[in-house]
Amino acid sequence: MRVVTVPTIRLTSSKAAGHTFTLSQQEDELLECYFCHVRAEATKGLTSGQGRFFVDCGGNPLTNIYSDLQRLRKKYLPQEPGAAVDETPSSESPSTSTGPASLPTPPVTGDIQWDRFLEVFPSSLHSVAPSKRLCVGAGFTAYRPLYRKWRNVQLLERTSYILSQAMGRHATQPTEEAVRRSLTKERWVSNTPSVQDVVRGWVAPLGAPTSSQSLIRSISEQSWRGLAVRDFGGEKGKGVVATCPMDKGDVVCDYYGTLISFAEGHRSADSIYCFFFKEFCIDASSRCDCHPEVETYGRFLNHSRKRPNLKAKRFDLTFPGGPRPVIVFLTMQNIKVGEELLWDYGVTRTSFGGEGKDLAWLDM
Ligand SMILES: C[S@@+](CC[C@H](N)C(=O)[O-])C[C@H]1O[C@@H](n2cnc3c(N)ncnc32)[C@H](O)[C@@H]1O
Repeated sequence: MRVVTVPTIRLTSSKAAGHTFTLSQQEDELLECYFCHVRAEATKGLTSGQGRFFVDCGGNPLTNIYSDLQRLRKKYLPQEPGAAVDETPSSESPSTSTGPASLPTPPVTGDIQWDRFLEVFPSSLHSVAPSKRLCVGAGFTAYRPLYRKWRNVQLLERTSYILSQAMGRHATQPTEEAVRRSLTKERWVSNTPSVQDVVRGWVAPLGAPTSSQSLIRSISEQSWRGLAVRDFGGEKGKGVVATCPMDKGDVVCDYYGTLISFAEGHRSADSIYCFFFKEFCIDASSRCDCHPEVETYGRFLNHSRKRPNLKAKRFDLTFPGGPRPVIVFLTMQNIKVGEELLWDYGVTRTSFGGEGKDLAWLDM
């Protein structure tokens, strides 16, 4: 990318379409280096200009330019000591600065903020939660939700770790005594899971480790097969049907979405796509950033109390980004091609609340 003479970039695709910004010489050189060396293979056949801005290792344009720009900047540009991270979303107007930090401050979405927070305060088994002073000092003025999420992530990691230490042979449920012993060894002074939470967090293992790996891959890539979304019309709307025969016990798909706390889920305006379980909720209200072009199936599965053919099961899996619980749908019987896949939402007229009282389909 040669932008030395007119070092201005206007984004024409992606979420940031319409934004323009000016590059300093240093940034220009950085991008030149990125395309000629870091992504040299992927950009070989491309012409300069449109389509050459941030591509993945396969040469495909990335959709979250701001987030990648941030990462690239952080990785390769020297940081000014003590420079605070600006949390203010940028406006539509072009940046006119040509100084060493002239790349625009991106519109900071929750995910980007969270990524940044984790970069500054990595969460691990033994790391100590950042103090208010450290959070604010690093530029996270609205640090509370990030801090809470950080603690939740660590708590999950600690819970999984203690489970792995305390589980019986053949991955059987650990006793309270075994959990207590494992917890005592760690000497964590805060954000420690309770003995009961660890015991309750145990879930039956999903076969051999290779099947856990393939499950993680299918979830990450959303590469479920044998499913199609069908519009049934009327009140029911869309649903999912099988496009190949399935055997009892097969894994169908997961309930893909954003993992949020139970309380956050209840505050969500569009909660028909929220899956609540214990202290968590998976929010599938909108298409996710990581698979914007994919219709994820879990959110379209309809309810049946009388003839469900799927059951939802929780698994705790360790993804490359860390451990997290997932909800996976398994078949309860053999399924024929064209059959609608249904699970029992587990709600009643009274528990569904309000309008739920008049919903005939809840009893079907
Ligand atoms: C998770 S969504 C399922 C997908 C939804 N049908 C759609 O088109 O987006 C849950 C909503 O689907 C509808 N629904 C689910 N099961 C149903 C059923 N058996 N009969 C009628 N409507 C149903 C209800 O409106 C419910 O709030």
